[in-house]
Amino acid sequence: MGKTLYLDCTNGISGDMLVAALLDAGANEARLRDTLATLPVSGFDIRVSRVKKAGIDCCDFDVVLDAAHENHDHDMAYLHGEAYAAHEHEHEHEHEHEHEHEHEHEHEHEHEHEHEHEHEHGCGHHHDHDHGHHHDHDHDHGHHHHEHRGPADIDRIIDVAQLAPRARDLAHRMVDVLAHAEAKAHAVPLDQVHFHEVGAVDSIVDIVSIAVCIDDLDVDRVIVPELVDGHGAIRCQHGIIPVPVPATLNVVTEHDLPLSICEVEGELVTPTGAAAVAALRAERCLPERFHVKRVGLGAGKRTYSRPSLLRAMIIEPSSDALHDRIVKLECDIDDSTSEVLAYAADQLRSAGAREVHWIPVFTKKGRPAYQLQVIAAPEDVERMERIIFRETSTIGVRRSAWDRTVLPRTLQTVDTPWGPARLKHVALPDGSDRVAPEYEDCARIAREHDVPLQQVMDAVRAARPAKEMG
Ligand SMILES: O=C([S-])c1cc(C(=O)S)c[n+]([C@@H]2O[C@H](COP(=O)(O)O)[C@@H](O)[C@H]2O)c1
Ligand code: NI
Repeated sequence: MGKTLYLDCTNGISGDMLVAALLDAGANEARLRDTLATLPVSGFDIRVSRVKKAGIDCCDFDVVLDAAHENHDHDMAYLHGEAYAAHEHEHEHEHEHEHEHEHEHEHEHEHEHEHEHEHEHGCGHHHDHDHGHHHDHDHDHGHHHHEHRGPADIDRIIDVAQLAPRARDLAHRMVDVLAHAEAKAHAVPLDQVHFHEVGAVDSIVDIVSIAVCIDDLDVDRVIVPELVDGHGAIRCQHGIIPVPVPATLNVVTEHDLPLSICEVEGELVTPTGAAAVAALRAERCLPERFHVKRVGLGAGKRTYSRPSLLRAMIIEPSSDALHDRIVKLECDIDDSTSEVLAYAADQLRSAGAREVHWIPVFTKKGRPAYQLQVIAAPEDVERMERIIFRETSTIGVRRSAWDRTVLPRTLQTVDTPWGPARLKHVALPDGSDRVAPEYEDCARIAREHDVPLQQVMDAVRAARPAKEMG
């Protein structure tokens, strides 16, 4: 059985932070290096080392680029302006970069930029852009060479690399999530998306490394209760953009990821970090009690007031009675037809509602009406509400969260005269267990063999091995 990964993104998440945290949680570095060696991309090496973040020992994953591929992703003076960096890092090393950034872009392709020309930012960063015209993919930032790949280019790179099928799938999913987010941010069709930083070598290496490490750790379930981003603005190749940056915001919107904003002025959640969470199809709710089997700490490169570190935990939910949360959605409807009500219930059930009830009620105006009650997992609530608003005439939905105790259950397959069927075992708090034939299996057998349902259920119960009977 695969592992459950809990990502604590209280201090943000980026591609390199996630790779570092996964390596620290036990992903095999040698295997990662072997796979990266098959990427049809040049000009990079990786460095895995230990660093301290707020005095805490973390793993650092660094994609070391040659001079031609270097970018500014981790450069605080570039991201926030020299004044900011000088203020924040008086204790740190001298910055080697002069940050004149005469971005003399030799652009030819059609790409709309909204950069001010020759502007001096509040962050003290002189930025001499020459935009507003068509430019090509070869941005010449003085000594830097910026490749602007599209999603199809990155997909081709992923296809050439020697990846396990599960890793390849995940890498493609991340690119697809990012491509949709970029397409929306810049209002261009998917096949015309030009990634900037996200298309650069280090981001591709991050994406592939995340996929390889997830596969290596055999993670099949991911839990991310929330993404915490900062606020304000940062610089990227698009110019000065607000935080959460547009691509990140589009990922969390499209994939319904829970976001909160903290006091930090800066970007804690990058588009690649958010895309990984979306592509991993992370759930939101942690089991109330779990055992932590491994912890990995991944360092970020940027220096903010919150230490830039991501915690990855391999967890196992406790096997005794589980307490979790469930949400009840409720509304009264007095002006819809029975056809509409039945259709809404069908839609809610197919979308994963645990229960859907229509209860006859008398409303305050004395009208006979129906109360809709939907029981749903917390992560499904927004989806359920959208269906209720779309398919019924209600203009409001009440919501309450309930604590719930769930008894542990297991399924056992037993043989019957008509073939195998499952028997559900439920463990009671006093240590005894209770069994129940799985309805769906029994109903299928009853239909296929034209026998009474109750006869099939009796046979499934009787098929329980004698040594298990109390
Ligand atoms: O590369 C592109 S197109 C890009 C788009 C956006 C938008 O929000 S639109 C933002 N950024 C910034 O680049 C760096 C690197 O991102 P990674 O996800 O590769 O770490 C980051 O600061 C983004 O906000 C790039
Ligand atoms: Ni963009």
